[in-house]
Amino acid sequence: MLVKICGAVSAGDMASLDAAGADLVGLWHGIPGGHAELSADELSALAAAAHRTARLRPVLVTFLDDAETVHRTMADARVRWVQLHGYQPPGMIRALKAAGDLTVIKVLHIAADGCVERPLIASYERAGTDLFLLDAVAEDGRIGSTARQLECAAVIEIADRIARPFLLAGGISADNRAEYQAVVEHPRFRGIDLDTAARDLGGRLRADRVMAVRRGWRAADDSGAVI
Ligand SMILES: O=C(O)c1ccccc1N[C@@H]1O[C@H](COP(=O)(O)O)[C@@H](O)[C@H]1O
Repeated sequence: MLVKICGAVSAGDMASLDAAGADLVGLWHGIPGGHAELSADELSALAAAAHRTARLRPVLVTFLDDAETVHRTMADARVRWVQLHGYQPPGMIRALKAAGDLTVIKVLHIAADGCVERPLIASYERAGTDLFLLDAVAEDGRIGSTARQLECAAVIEIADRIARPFLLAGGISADNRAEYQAVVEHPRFRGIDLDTAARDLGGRLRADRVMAVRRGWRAADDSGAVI
């Protein structure tokens, strides 16, 4: 099972996540006003720091919706994974997949009345999405780091419709794995992604919090296979 932690901003964060055994680290670029937004140079430096660790893979997390810009940013920063966290259309994924050997994670946003992208799921798959990420939308429409948990049934309803593997996000913590037993057992479940529960009250990423979440979610015989 993969564990992805979002929003590293320093070499110290990278060292903490590596020590805590995280698999994927989200690096923000193109998240206007985001508390962990990185310049292109900072993105490159942190991606290089991730590559120097034993297991951390850097993932560009972005709201950007121009394939050429995203591809250039990834090439410059030597990042091969991207998480499209906005409402980017399927054509953007097709363009990114055609541009190079990239792993594309498309977020599916789940609101109180269902999955916003539901009519587009098949198009996202045909476009070449490698992995979906199921995340919550806040009551006011905010997306990303909502700390809002998804209902297990709502996750399963989408998991049963998709043909690609998925990660689960939205208020994941050390204590709530039991609420998602059916998700964990789903054949397309590949792991978890979190932000809020990995941080202390000052907003800093903490290795002990990440380790607690891993302990709470990871099976002892886990292979850590990717996709
Ligand atoms: O972490 C953020 O603030 C963020 C901002 C913009 C896009 C994505 C963001 N992170 C994603 O938020 C969820 C987890 O949030 P939480 O654990 O519920 O706080 C996850 O998908 C992150 O990749």
